[in-house]
Amino acid sequence: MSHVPVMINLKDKPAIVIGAGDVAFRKVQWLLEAGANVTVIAPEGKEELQALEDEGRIGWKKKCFDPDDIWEAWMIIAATDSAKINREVAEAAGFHQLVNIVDQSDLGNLCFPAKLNRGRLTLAVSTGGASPHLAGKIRDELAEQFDENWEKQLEWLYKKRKEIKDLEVNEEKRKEALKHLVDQLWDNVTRGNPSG
Ligand SMILES: C[C@@]1(CC(=O)O)c2cc3[nH]c(cc4nc(cc5[nH]c(cc(n2)[C@H]1CCC(=O)O)[C@@](C)(CC(=O)O)[C@@H]5CCC(=O)O)C(CC(=O)O)=C4CCC(=O)O)c(CCC(=O)O)c3CC(=O)O
Ligand SMILES: NC(=O)C1=CN([C@@H]2O[C@H](COP(=O)(O)OP(=O)(O)OC[C@H]3O[C@@H](n4cnc5c(N)ncnc54)[C@H](O)[C@@H]3O)[C@@H](O)[C@H]2O)C=CC1
Repeated sequence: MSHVPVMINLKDKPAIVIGAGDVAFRKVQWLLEAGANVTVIAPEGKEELQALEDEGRIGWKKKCFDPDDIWEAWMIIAATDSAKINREVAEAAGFHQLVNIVDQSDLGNLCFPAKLNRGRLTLAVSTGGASPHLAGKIRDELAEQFDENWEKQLEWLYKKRKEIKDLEVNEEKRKEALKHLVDQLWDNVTRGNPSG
């Protein structure tokens, strides 16, 4: 059985991370990039997380996990170094909450891929738990093929596609124009000739 890959909009949504070590910090960065409202629960942890709290970018409850900590969360990430505590987080979560357990992913319903952002383009690679390190390697390989230039290309495509969608032409013509647009972008990119 495989997972469903989706893009989740977390803007202003409460996300709770239990643990404040390296793994928690990496996940907090993802959540902040997504505009989530992040709270960390851990008695102690990384200086980088302390800096984020000092800047008012995250909340941090300096305490051990308690099931009452997560009732309001949209997304929960259990990232402590204790398999027992991480399991307790999974058990305390409601069936309607999104839960990632960093050391026992089967206990949760969410799994993070290795990702690459080029503006509107997101590439995400998952190996289904086989090897996160391999997922990162494949992502790095893709990063060479899909270089920084793609951000500009995607902006160009986004604008052009909008223009075409607003044109008053028949459906066939519109489809053809949209397809032509992508062919044009592909040509530009493979010839290293940026548009826009
Ligand atoms: C199941 C999953 C759950 C989840 O966290 O969502 C999970 C689980 C575990 N990871 C472990 C170890 C490591 N994870 C990383 C790094 C990443 N891990 C990520 C995702 C996932 N990790 C999900 C599956 C993704 C998939 O299936 O492909 C990435 C992609 C995304 C992110 O977390 O940001 C990020 C890529 C970094 C990048 O962007 O390059 C490194 C560092 C490295 O590889 O350099 C190591 C050490 C090396 C190694 O072990 O490979 C361990 C063993 C822990 C132990 O032994 O104590 C477990 C537990 C287990 O084995 O199940
Ligand atoms: N999914 C992934 O990407 C990866 C997962 N892992 C797993 O992640 C776990 C965490 O790794 P690190 O961040 O390196 O650990 P770490 O040791 O740096 O941090 C652990 C954190 O958990 C906190 N903690 C401990 N007990 C707690 C409790 N009862 N309540 C709240 N917080 C508590 C500690 O205060 C600390 O902040 C590892 O045990 C490992 O199994 C490791 C590498 C990658």
